[in-house]
Amino acid sequence: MPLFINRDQIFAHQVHLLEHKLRSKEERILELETENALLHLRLAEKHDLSELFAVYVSFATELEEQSKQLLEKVEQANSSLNSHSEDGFQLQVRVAALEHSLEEERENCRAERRKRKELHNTLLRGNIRVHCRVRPVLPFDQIQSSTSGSSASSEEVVHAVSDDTVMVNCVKAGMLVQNKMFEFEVHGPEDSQKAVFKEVKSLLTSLLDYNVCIMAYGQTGSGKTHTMMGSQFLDEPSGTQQEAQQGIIPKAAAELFLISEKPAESHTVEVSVMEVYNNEVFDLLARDEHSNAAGQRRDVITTASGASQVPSLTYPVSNASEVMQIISSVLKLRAHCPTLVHADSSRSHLIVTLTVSSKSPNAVALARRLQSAKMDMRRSTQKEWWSPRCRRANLAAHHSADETSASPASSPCSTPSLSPCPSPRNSITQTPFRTKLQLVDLAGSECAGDAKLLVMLCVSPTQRFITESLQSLGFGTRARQVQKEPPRRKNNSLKVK
Ligand SMILES: Nc1ncnc2c1ncn2[C@@H]1O[C@H](COP(=O)(O)OP(=O)(O)OP(=O)(O)O)[C@@H](O)[C@H]1O
Repeated sequence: MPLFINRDQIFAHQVHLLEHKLRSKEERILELETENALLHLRLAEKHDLSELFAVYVSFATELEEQSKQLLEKVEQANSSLNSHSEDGFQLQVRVAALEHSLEEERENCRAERRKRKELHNTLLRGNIRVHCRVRPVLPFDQIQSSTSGSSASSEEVVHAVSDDTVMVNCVKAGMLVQNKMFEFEVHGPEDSQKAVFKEVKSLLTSLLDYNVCIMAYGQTGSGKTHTMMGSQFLDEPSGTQQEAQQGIIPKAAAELFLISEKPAESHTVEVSVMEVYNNEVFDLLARDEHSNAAGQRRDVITTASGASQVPSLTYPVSNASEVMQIISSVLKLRAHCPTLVHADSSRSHLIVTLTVSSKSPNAVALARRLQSAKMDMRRSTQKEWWSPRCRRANLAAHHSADETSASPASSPCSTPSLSPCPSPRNSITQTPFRTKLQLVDLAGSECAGDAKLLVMLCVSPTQRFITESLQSLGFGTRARQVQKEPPRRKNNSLKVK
């Protein structure tokens, strides 16, 4: 392109020169005319008109010749200028074609990425999917960095470079920047709640066949509550929230009632809300003797099959807004305490479980659970819990069919783990789990075996939290490598008693 402009300029310059020459010739003509007039005078003096005429004619011929030549040159310059414009037009057409094919390549690339993602989710990995959400730099990041006195700490170092790669700029004093790359399904700072849920939604279609667990993991202030509940949820006493603000739990609840067609006729849905605080489990739906909501401590019990369960209270619900009203009514019971990072930090792990039970007349006592957990990195000390727990949960999955078939077919409490008062008919051994409690004992079979698990890593983007962010990303990388047994569908036809 720059070459084209130069050539244009050259031709314009040539035209300018030729015009200049033309002007000088015109001046010359004027001079000659003056001279001619003088000659006329002389001729008049000498009476030699014929000689004067001959000179005049020769000058005129010469001038005519020169003018012709000049005109030819101007025409040549004009035509070459036009041919250049045609070249420019051709170039523009080529550029447009190249841009078009580039866009096509981009689209191909996006399609390949989508295929790669699907392959990752279905073939290459176990049934643990790991997503990572990098939150935007927020005003409180600036305030914190000004109080900590370091100008670098609010610098953005965690970047969502594509929809499957997170890059962390690791800078050590006096050393070159080292970029660390992590591969997950990535949601960047600009991604809306809707966009995040769109990627999670596909998991929920499995809900009627498998247990599904969605777990947010990250340090304080990294956006777990924002992602799971939505930021304005706690400010809304009725549990109502603008759709655009809703996090995964309200959206998943709505989706659940959509996918389980006519749920009131074919299924019952129950909700339970628990928190794990200081290694103890509290049932947030429990009520005191005056029927006031009061979180009650519950024991983790171990079934004969080795699964850990908590007999928490459940409430039947018939639509998503009921679910959210129940959750919002008990959230104020949660332990809250400001941290250096986050003024309204919830100090516990929160577990919301939706249990879908079949009411089929064929006595298929099918119960499926959608469990959503919010898990703080600092308070989940047993980081490598995946491997041993997965083995144990697989065992539990083998036995879960027996447990389910032992329950009454139409009972919504067909999963003993969630019934308020475990029935003596079921096979739970009432052994309180006395050893140090980990969140995974609660999540138990919901997280492993035949369950589908999605871990949503929540990451702060700034330099100040780079250590915690790297720890979370490392945790996600390990989780992603866990190979569990492929999910097995329940064989419903075998369970009639
Ligand atoms: N993706 C996001 N977009 C906009 N704001 C966000 C995002 N993620 C988090 N925030 C905001 O950052 C603040 C902290 O987020 P949040 O409460 O979700 O953190 P948390 O991980 O749940 O913290 P804690 O574990 O201490 O409770 C909130 O004010 C929230 O609104």
